Amino acid sequence: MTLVAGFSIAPTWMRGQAWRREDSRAEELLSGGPIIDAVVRAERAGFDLAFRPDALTLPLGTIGSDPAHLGLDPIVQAAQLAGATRRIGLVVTVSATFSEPYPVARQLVSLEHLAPGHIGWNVVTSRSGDEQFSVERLPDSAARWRRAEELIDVVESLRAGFPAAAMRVDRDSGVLVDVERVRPTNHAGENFRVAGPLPLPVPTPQPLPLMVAGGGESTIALAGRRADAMFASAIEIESGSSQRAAVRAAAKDAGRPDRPLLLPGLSLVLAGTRGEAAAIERATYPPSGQRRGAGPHWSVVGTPEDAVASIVARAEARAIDGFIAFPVGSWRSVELLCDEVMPRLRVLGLVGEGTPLFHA
Ligand SMILES: Cc1cc2nc3c(=O)[nH]c(=O)nc-3n(C[C@H](O)[C@H](O)[C@H](O)COP(=O)(O)O)c2cc1C
Repeated sequence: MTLVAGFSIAPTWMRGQAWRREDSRAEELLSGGPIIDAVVRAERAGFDLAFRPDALTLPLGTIGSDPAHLGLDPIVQAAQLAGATRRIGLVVTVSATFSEPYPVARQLVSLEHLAPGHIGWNVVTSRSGDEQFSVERLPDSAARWRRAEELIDVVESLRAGFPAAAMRVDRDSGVLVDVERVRPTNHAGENFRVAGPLPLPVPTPQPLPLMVAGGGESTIALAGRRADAMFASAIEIESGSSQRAAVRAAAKDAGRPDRPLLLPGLSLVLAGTRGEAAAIERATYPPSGQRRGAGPHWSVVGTPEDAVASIVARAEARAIDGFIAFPVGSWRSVELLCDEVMPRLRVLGLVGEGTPLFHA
């Protein structure tokens, strides 16, 4: 079994109180520098994808002492990362609740030109953020996921409408674009009316690798029908096993074998000894403070060997198809994850075969 190894670029290693460490590079957070360094390192270590969750709220109560919600726009950040990486997949989060499909498609296709075959998207439906979008009240989860599915349909229809083959650039005949090959979308649905075409051709004919993030019935149903992977919260092994069984059952009903892959978040506080890791965890999230780092996820506080053992146990229990690793506590967690955990997983044959998610 080969696992899909995802690396979170949230960047969780600065969160909580970790930004206060001398070596945190917190001043450079918005230059993108530390994140580029992390993703380049993750690419070298054999990670399949770099993943960026995203929320559109900035709680002032948190921001005074924790950079959890600060960061560049994910599309702009992915453009920067596309220039710095060669192989790793770049998965950007799109809130279907607060987005229109036309600009989303245009942004994603633009990214595809910068990193052909390496772009994926993670569709979320957001439990908050409505204050920013003239929305009276958030619709319930089922309605938000219906809108998400319609948005996915329209984005893929727009992508299919302007294939790269239509771009002729024939100087002799004067044909720049073969208009016959452009098929404008003509969508009118519950949430969107979109005509198209996009103002640029699409480099890859396949649909974009699609992740969805959630865990309720509507997420699972949509993931089964459409997604390549589901980003999930699975604190215990059993939660991973049952979510994996549920999405696979939904996919079977939709006639899709081997999809979607269940990728739970995995928070890792790593150090040379368990005692040291526990001390870093306490310093990052003092008992009095609320834990807001990598959220409610499967968590290992310990050595690289402990992380490997935990991943192996979940793989053997068929509770995961991969993981999204959140290195927490300090930059040392990034280093140990890339330089100690990944090589051990590779020796065990658990990572490194190349992800089935991306087309390049
Ligand atoms: C593991 C996980 C990660 C999520 N990540 C995001 C995110 O990055 N941004 C966001 O706006 N919503 C995020 N969500 C919210 C979901 O997209 C969704 O709105 C919510 O889970 C409700 O759907 P559900 O009842 O089917 O789980 C996440 C949810 C889960 C469970």
